[in-house]
Amino acid sequence: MVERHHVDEIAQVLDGHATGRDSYVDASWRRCVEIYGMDPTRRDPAHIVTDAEFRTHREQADWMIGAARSCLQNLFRQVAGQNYVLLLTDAKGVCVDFFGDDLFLDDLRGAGLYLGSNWSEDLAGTCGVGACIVTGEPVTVHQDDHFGNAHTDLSCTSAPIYDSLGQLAAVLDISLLRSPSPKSSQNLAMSLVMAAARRVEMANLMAASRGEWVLRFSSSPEFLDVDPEAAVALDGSGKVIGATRAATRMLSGGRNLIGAPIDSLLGLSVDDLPDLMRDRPTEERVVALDDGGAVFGHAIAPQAPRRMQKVNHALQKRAQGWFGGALAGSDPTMSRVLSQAERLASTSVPLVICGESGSGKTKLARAIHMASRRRGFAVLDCAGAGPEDMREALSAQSGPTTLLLLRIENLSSETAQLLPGLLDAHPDLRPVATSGQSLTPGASREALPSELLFRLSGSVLELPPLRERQDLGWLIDRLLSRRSGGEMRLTPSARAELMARDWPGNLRELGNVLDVACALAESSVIDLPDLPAASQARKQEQDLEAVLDACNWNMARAARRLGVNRSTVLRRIRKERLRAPD
Ligand SMILES: Nc1ncnc2c1ncn2[C@@H]1O[C@H](COP(=O)(O)OP(=O)(O)OP(=O)(O)O)[C@@H](O)[C@H]1O
Repeated sequence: MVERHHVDEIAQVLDGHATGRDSYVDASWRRCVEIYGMDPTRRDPAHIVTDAEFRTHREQADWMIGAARSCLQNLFRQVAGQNYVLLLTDAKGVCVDFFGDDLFLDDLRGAGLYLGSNWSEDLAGTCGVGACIVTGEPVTVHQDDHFGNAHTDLSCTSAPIYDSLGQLAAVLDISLLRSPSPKSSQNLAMSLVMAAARRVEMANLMAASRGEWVLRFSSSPEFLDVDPEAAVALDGSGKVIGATRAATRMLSGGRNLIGAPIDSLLGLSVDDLPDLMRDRPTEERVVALDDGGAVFGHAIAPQAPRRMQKVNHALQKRAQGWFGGALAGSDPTMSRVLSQAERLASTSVPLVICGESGSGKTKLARAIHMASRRRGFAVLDCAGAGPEDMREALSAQSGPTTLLLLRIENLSSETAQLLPGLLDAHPDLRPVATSGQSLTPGASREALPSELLFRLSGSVLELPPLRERQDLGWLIDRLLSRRSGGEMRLTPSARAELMARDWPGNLRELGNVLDVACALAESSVIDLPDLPAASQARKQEQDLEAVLDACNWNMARAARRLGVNRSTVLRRIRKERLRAPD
């Protein structure tokens, strides 16, 4: 009886009569007859893909299954005991993940509510998943909304899940084998499935955009940080490179947002993003929409290093403690050097730390001393240290002591000759020397007596220059936070500018630039005009004589201006054979 009535109703729709069904149901019925050539009186069994096909579908949807799983588990917990079953299908309609009550597994399998069933409309007729794929919208296909007679007991509510580029990626479906008669009984199921789809899209966007700015939105300040409604990912220039479906609706009425500059969509530019970060009260983070409305915004800064490379996590883990967390982010060369330093720290092996000026040699030497647990610490700047200074410095020490020799290439030949003998006479001293010259075999360097070199270089640690490090972003954040106690932050353009510079003066130059920027910035946000020009710093370094003249040949002042230390200035004066005017 019901079947006859169902077939008659479909015939009425085909004749163009309104039957009171939702328009997407009418449209789907028409497609079933006119395009797929289906017969509503047939009770076709569920369409199950072969094992091999299922494996392929599952492999391709692997990332989506991972992203959706915890959300599906939560949703299933919410509807537990109400006989709902949850299906995640791929964009072709094949069920690749499933949550249902074990008690009804046989019934669910029989009805096609199980892994591997294909719910595309051209095979299964009008159904939740199929109609959702065709319309791209959430739908409820309730009981005899279904086209085929085999499915008219089911109630299926489905919501689409889009990837961050706006392509349909999956469908989340919540179904009942048997349900109360009114379709409105599924309104709550519809809210739940739409909220879950939104959260899965959000999780996907966040996972895919760790290295980018993400701007999240909520219409209520209370939920902004905990359960935002929509999000976009932005590149450094402020162009949208990813968006959730809700963001597409909110910002452009559903038109694809990819490639659109954020200032064409909202009353803000990319440089305003730091103002929307979490440490500002939520109520103050208001973003004006194009239509005159407003929402609350939460900006999340990029988290990944600028160039992705496989990092040896075992090495990184070993270089924690005194070394890892304070000295480097994710840079493979630094991880290797710090791991060696950590293992050598507690030994008595004499060390030489090489690297360009300002690359952090002294800082590393101090970390090695701290980790060595030696009590005494003596520092000697080799530039200008005569034999007497050396003798005095060494004999003033007692007990296990680290002797930090800064810039051994600056030792006078007289002192260099004397040093091996002095060290032999003080076996408690562990020399740790820094050098601006590479000691790797074949590297050109100014002559140091080979006896001294053997005596000092039990092991050589080579620090990479800043321009070769992959943790520049981490260093910028660390140095800035140390200078401002976490108060100051950079606009994306200022950050991009710093990331693009060469840093001939290495960490010291970076530190100086941030000092200037902090001083010049008028608020807690550092923008492009607050940064000293890069070319100026480089030119100054090249034009040593001009800087010395400008500083009245005051070495300390010239060193500060050039972003190097005093001994580097002295060495370059010698090398370039410069002389102060009489
Ligand atoms: N990991 C780090 N985090 C923060 N600041 C750092 C770090 N490494 C080095 N610095 C800072 O960078 C500056 C230069 O470092 P350091 O003096 O260790 O360099 P250097 O290689 O010994 O220089 P030079 O050869 O010119 O003597 C210092 O102000 C130091 O505090």
